[in-house]
Formats: sequence, C-alpha cells, structure tokens
Amino acid sequence: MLQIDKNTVEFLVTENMVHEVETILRRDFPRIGEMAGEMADRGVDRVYFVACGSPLCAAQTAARLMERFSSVPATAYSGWDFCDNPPHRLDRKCALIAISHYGKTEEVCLALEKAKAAGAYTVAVTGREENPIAALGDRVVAYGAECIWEAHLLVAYAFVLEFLRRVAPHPELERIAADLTKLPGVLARLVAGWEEKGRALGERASRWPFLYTVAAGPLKPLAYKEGIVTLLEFTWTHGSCLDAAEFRHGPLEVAEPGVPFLFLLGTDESRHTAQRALDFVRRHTDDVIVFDHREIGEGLHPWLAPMTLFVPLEWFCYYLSLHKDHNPDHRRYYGGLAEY
Ligand SMILES: O=P(O)(O)OC[C@H]1O[C@](O)(CO)[C@@H](O)[C@@H]1O
Repeated sequence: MLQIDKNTVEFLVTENMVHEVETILRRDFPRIGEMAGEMADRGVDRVYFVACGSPLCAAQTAARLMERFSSVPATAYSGWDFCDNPPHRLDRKCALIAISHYGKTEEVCLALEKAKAAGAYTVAVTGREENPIAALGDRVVAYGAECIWEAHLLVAYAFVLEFLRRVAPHPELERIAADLTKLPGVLARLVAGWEEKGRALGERASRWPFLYTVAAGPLKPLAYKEGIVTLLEFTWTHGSCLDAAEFRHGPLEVAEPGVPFLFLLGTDESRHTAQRALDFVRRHTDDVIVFDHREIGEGLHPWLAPMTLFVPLEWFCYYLSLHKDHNPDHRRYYGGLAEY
C-alpha cells in the first residue's frame, strides 16, 4: 500500500467536511433564499443547471428532486451539451445555475454567458468569489469549501427548496429541509466511524480488475460520480455505472464469479429496484460491496442519502487508490497535462 500523509491529499475531503457543511447551511441558505425570492418575483418557471463531472452529478440529483416534488421543469446539462444543443426555451423566465468549483471550466462559463445573453436569471456557484465564473452571472454563491460533493449538493438543494417554498410548497420538501439540520452530526459520525471499514473494503476491491457501480432513483447521479468520475479519474480503476432500473435489460447477463459490483442502496421508493438487482447479483458472485443509507443514515430523509453515502465511499475510494499504489491526486492527462 502507498504510504502518504493523508493530510496532504487534496482528494480526501473528510477533515473539514462537517464544518464546511455547517457553514453552508448557516451562511448560504439565507442568501440563496433571497435569490430564490428574486426568481419567484420575476416569474421563473423553469430551472436549468449546468456543470461538468462531480458538480454535474450533484446538479442532476437536485434537478430530479425538483421534478419529483413539483411541476416546475428542471434539467441538468453537461456544459458542452448545453452549449451545443441549448434548450429551445431560454428566456427571462428561466433560471440557469452554473456550478464550477474552480470557476474555469470553459463550457460551463460559456453556457452561463449564453443564458445571460438570452435574458435568463443566472447564478454562478463556485468555490471562491475571485474565480473567473463569478463575474459572468447575475448572482454568485461562493461557498468557500473543499468538500465539493456536499457543497454542490447543498447549494443546489437550497435553490430547489427555497424556490419551491415560494412558488409550489410541498410538505416532503419541508421534511428534507428539517432533516438537513441533522446532517452535520450524522456526517461527523460517519467520518469518524468509517475510515477503517473503508480501508478494508478498499483493500478488497484493489484486487479486482474493474468495478460496476449500481444504483437507482436519487442515488443514480452519485453512482455515476463514484463509478465513473472518482474511480476512473482519481483511482485509475476501470469500471462503469449501471442503472438498477435497467439492470434486467443487458447487465444481468455478465453477472458471474469474478465480476465485481458496488451497490448503493437508498431508502426512497426505488429501493426495491436496486435490491432486486442486488439479490440477483448475489446469487451469481460473492464479489459485491454494498453501501446502504438504511444502515448508515440514522433515519435521515431518503433524499439525503446522496450526502450520507458519500462519506463511506470517500474512505473506500481513498484506500482503494492507496492499495493500488496510486496517489489519488496524481494525473497523467487532465488539467492541461496532455492535449485534449
Ligand atoms: O468544478 P469544476 O472546477 O468545473 O471542475 C470540474 C471537474 O471536477 C471533476 O468533477 C473532479 O475533478 C472533474 O471530473 C471535472 O472535470
């Protein structure tokens, strides 16, 4: 196993996570509430999110939340997807929320500029006020955190919860908002309690040549983030992300000994869909790891599972990478190291 000082690894965001989450809940939710008020006042009736990689997955989760509990259309686009084929409807009654941690991702900046030029209400969500994207939108949320998954999810959820509270209230959304106050405590216990389990599971998975990540419903974007963005970019582990709802339509045929799977289980209505795929897989291979919000989420609302499950996954991926003798901060190509 690679020996490195975990305090020097940027990939690992567990140390300040709880404090960062508390700060976003306390400081940014009221500010986002004001922006949501502006959106409501101008009659916004459609929301677009634009981002790439991990922030896109957070945005997809929030867009799904909005569509689940309201009739306000919400779509999350990857940057070039939005720029190349923008939605037909893009006007002053649309809001576009662009998320980019460093605020330099070309296609996210371009999408924001296009939306602003078309008259939409635009918001840049970024790590720091001085990042380039901050100057491009009507409003900025500079969350000042390194734990981007939790930060992006919280900020995107805040837009959904605060906007819908004003234009289309729903009791389930108030339950989610109430449970968000309990999130820091749950995250603190997961950060403290999961390092050793994550290490053991990471060691086990480091012996596998690849990994299929499977989830359903609100956990699908997290499964993509972990199964594609994190496993490929940070741990250099081959793999793919599979939709449990589609598992019967192709993926089930490859289940056999030696084919490893990682399952994310939620407590929302889609649990039975993921459970069914898991039950099938377990009949054909022992190489299965399961992360379950029912076991770790201390009863938090099912739509907070993407936030709780991230912590065991973070420890798991960190130790998977170390057990493969790979520093998760190390890149070969990304970030200008190779022409792309
Ligand atoms: O949030 P930013 O700064 O736009 O960066 C997005 C990048 O972050 C990642 O999600 C993680 O490095 C990449 O996959 C993606 O290219």
